[in-house]
Amino acid sequence: MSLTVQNLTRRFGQTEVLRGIDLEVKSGELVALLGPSGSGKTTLLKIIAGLDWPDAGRLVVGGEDWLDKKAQERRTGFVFQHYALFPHMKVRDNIAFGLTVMDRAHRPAPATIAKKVEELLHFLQIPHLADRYPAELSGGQRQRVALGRALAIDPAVLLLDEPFGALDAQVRRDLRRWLREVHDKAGTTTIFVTHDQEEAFELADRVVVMGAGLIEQIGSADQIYDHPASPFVARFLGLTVEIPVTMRAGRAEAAGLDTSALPRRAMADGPATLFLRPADITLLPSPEGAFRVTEIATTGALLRLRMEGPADCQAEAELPRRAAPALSLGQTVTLRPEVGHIFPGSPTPAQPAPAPAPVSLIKESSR
Ligand SMILES: Nc1ncnc2c1ncn2[C@@H]1O[C@H](COP(=O)(O)OP(=O)(O)OP(=O)(O)O)[C@@H](O)[C@H]1O
Repeated sequence: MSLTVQNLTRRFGQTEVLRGIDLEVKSGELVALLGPSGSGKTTLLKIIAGLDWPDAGRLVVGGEDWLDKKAQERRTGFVFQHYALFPHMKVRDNIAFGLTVMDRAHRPAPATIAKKVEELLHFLQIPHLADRYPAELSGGQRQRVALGRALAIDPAVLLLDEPFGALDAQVRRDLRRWLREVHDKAGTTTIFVTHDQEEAFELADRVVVMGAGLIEQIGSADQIYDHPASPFVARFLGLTVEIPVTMRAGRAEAAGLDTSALPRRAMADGPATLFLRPADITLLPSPEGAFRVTEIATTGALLRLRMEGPADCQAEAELPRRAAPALSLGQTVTLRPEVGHIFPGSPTPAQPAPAPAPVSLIKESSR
């Protein structure tokens, strides 16, 4: 079913946690809410489920006003990061639970429930787990069962709150692919909360980037990656190098920067900030270079360098180690961004880029 959220606000005491959310989710779509901790993702999900209430705004699902309905009347399937399956119930009974507690008028006959559970076990590729107890399952298997339990009631909307957050990287990747397959076959309208960019991009039809109670951008993974709509989105997507530039005739100019690889922008002349990913910078060693290498670290495959430029500007670059030019500490370089994003205005007050996590690290001061 389609879902429409209009100008939704929610405040806890003095804190406005949702500050006017507008969102349209099409029937059968899988949308990821992506954002840092505290941006309001879970609050929005809880309001859709009927576990929390907004101060203002509208929530319409399948043409019905859901703010008029109690949680039990909404038919949402909810899976949390730590989903508490009933420990004393076998997997098949856990999956059947939502159906067995329906009121008499809607509850299917026991044989119909058993058939539905059997179908779901096969659909979710877990028939071999049917007679196990939750304690006999791995974390990934538990989340598959949790999804089965959420799907059993044929939800109008499926809500997943970091369902794979507690699992290790490989299991997460496997479950991600599995969930996409399940979603494509089941066709349930799904909202998936995560703070993991890769997970959101790989899974979702559209990604909704949230920051501090507002939607910063909505789009496909490629649209958001290639065209971040704001400095917030740029930073969140790893464009962590921020260099103050001056725009002149559509070109970004700054000491120590060779911007010849960047296309001209339709932007007014004046101060702006160039946002770069460390991997999108080519380093050109040069005695006239305005950036000085202050730190070199290696992860084996990659070389990570930190540099200091004019006016305390910090930059970080990441190059494949085998293809990197010979570089040493104290050396001066010119930075050539291959891809970058420019927003008007000066950078926010200097925030040091997080230190690289090296296998071996050479610091200027330790020489
Ligand atoms: N019941 C509550 N009472 C007071 N403040 C709350 C309550 N629930 C959430 N908040 C606050 O609202 C803000 C948004 O919380 P929310 O859980 O929606 O964020 P989130 O984006 O899901 O974060 P995370 O990724 O850490 O789960 C946070 O600052 C949180 O402390």
